[in-house]
Amino acid sequence: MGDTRSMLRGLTVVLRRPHAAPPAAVRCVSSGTVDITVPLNFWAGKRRTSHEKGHKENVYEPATGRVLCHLEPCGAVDINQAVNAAKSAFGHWSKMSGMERMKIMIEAAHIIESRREEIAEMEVVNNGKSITEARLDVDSGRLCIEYYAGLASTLAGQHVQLPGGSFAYTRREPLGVCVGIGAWNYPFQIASWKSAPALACGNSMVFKPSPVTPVTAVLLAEIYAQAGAPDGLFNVVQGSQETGSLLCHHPDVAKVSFTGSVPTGKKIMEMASRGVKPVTLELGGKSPLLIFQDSDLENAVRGALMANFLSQGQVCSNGTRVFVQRDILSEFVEEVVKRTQSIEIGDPLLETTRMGALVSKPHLEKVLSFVEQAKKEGASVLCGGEPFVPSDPKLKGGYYMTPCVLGDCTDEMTCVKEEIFGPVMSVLSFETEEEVLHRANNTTLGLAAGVFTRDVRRAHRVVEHLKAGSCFINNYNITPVEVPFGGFKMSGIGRENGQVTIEHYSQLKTVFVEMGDVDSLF
Ligand SMILES: NC(=O)c1ccc[n+]([C@@H]2O[C@H](COP(=O)([O-])OP(=O)(O)OC[C@H]3O[C@@H](n4cnc5c(N)ncnc54)[C@H](O)[C@@H]3O)[C@@H](O)[C@H]2O)c1
Repeated sequence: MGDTRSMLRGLTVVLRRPHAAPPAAVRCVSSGTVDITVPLNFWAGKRRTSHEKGHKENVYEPATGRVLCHLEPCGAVDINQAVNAAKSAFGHWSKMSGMERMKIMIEAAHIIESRREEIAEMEVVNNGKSITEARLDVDSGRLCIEYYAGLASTLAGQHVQLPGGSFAYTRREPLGVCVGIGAWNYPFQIASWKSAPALACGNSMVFKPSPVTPVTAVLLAEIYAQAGAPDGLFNVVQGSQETGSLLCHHPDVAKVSFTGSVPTGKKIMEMASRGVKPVTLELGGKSPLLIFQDSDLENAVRGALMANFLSQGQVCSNGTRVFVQRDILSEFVEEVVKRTQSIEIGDPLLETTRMGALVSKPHLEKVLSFVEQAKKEGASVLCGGEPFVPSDPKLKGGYYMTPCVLGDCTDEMTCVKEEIFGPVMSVLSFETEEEVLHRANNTTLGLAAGVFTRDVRRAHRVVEHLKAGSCFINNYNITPVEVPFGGFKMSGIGRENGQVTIEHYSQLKTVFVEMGDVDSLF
């Protein structure tokens, strides 16, 4: 973000003021000791309990397996209240200038910076990822808000000169109340990536986090409110598919932005289509990583680890099909296995931990069953793929596994065809560029892809042919907020981040201005 970010940071110094401590939602922050008792819904400027009494869902702490809090799913009354609050905030927010919106968003970014550790800790407690990664997620959310704050005042139309002095101009206008629905792997970051462009364009938002990770989106809601956003600008409603579908069907909702699996994405599109509402869909992947024999091996190995093991492998863009050119296969595999085995697994709140717990028990079981299936289909487990029990007694009920590298994989195996969404890398060998391109593209998904080579011509030739929304040359899983992110094929529709996302959260109005007389045909 370079100069722009320094410029924004300079401005925030002027805006900085001391911030009150957040409400006491937790007793203390170490694994196994956090209890969350405050309501996790937030609309019209306040935390709220659901009107739906009686039904509560357990939310677990992945590091220990204990219950962290109870979720009250929102029903129709709650959704109506949240959408009404968002509608009323929209009336005010959409009339503000981009500069005015920018100031509030920058203030929110500042508060995030000052509460970075607290937000990151809550993310760890609720999601199970390491504190090191959680801090980077919070930073990414903040940077996204800063980036779109910077763009808020640049939204503009076009002037078109027409015959006889007449002219037309276009106005870029917000859509209205936008709905965001998030997945559980990057809870705070997803809420930030969706709200930042939406708010910058003058929309308001009702956001539904995953019921598995309800804790941190509401912190973002508090932060926007504390930064000076009008009540109802960014609201959080908790719940599962019933709550999500109430949001998608609501007649006052103008757009749905969804991050999650392909099957749910299809349902969202179907529901939105009934109201002819635009959708952004950020869906699953089964991305290829191509490692040619002329690669810098050290960087290729590092890239493969980054492509597979961030967030316990629960990353949509992961390059889980690692195609290695045959001549360097054994050398590459030896090094990857050695480093995978040395990944520190354990308490995600410890600084030394590099891999925490998977998000839930059923998910851990699903990932382990993929490893079993791979064995049955003829893959060899080169390392990992087993449940892991840390020595610390308080972590014994946590959802840990050893990161896994599968060798002798073939294109027909389930582990190579399906998204596992866990720390499981499948290694495949190839001979020629043409062959590997065909195999890499032979999937219905197309979120990301990567290539490691020292040959600059090959690198660009290969990415030109890869059918994926985000391609990496000599790196992997880098997501600067300044560049668009999104999928080809069944991996999604639309983009998040970058300038283009402004188009997904706004609409063009054309205004024709007659400077002469009406030339009527009648
Ligand atoms: N492309 C991306 O940017 C991206 C990022 C993160 C995760 N993902 C994908 O997300 C998936 C994992 O996340 P998940 O298990 O939370 O996905 P999911 O599809 O099960 O759930 C995602 C969200 O949709 C909600 N939902 C479920 N059914 C719904 C319905 N019928 N109507 C409305 N809302 C509904 C859930 O409550 C949750 O909030 C993986 O496939 C992963 O690749 C994609």
